[in-house]
Amino acid sequence: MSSTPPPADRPRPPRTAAVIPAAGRGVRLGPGAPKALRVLGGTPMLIHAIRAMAASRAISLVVVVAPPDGAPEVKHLLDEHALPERTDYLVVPGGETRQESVRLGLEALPEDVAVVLVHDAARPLVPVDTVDAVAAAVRDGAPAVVPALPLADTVKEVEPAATPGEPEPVLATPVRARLRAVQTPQGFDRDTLERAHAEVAVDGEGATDDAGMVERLGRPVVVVPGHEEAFKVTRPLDLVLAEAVLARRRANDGF
Ligand SMILES: Nc1ccn([C@@H]2O[C@H](COP(=O)(O)OP(=O)(O)OP(=O)(O)O)[C@@H](O)[C@H]2O)c(=O)n1
Ligand SMILES: C[C@](O)(CO)[C@H](O)COP(=O)(O)O
Repeated sequence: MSSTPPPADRPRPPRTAAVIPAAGRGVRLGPGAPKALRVLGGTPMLIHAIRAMAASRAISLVVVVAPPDGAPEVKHLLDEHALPERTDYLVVPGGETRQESVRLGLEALPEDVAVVLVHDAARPLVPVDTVDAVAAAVRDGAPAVVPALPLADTVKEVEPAATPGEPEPVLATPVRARLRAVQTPQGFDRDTLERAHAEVAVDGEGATDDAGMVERLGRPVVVVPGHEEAFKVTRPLDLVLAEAVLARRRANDGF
């Protein structure tokens, strides 16, 4: 007669982890602290991003990729702020490009992680439903999943000017209905993402997103609906919008 093994001996199901690259300087936001450490509604942007990921029941580990010389400061920041206790947190130093920072975050993952969501610290207000939808699509079998929205503007492909401000010749106008503006978290089967980072070399500033590296491997990438509030804080006006969204949420929570 077989008996159910005690909980300690039962194999644990594979985990889903979030890697949050937060090592950027935030040059486009203007002078100040590294972008992830700048404050939004009184709380560092990075803490908002961590809470957004940890709010998902799917995520049991969050790996934060700190500025290269800022890991102790970021660890301290995490200790100072209330975060869900059922989630584990790790902090590792990042690299010179986003691609390198994500790779360093992947290297810190324990063996039992099978699904990875990569989420920009610069997208602090992503709703939990978007995080859940991405994680679910990967668990349902898609090797790579990106949330995205249709574009409001028409997009032109140009010959970039050698000198900023010079007129740029237009080369083409892609059909807008086929274009999507891609957000994060981007979700991956771990093996696929690790292979992409190991095999796809992108020179210069690196790959602008992780799914693009998976595409270069020839693996399928699918899009799920993104969310307007998952926008990336890049320029000063984005901070104004982020403060307004946060104020609206807090007002709604008050009722
Ligand atoms: N070397 C880098 C560069 C970027 N990032 C992270 O990647 C995300 C998206 O990058 P972006 O919005 O471009 O941030 P910055 O690189 O900080 O912005 P900028 O290009 O204006 O300096 C951010 O959470 C950023 O912290 C990172 O972890 N390591
Ligand atoms: C990953 C990303 O957020 C998807 O839109 C984006 O490509 C990051 O670009 P950045 O220039 O590093 O902010």
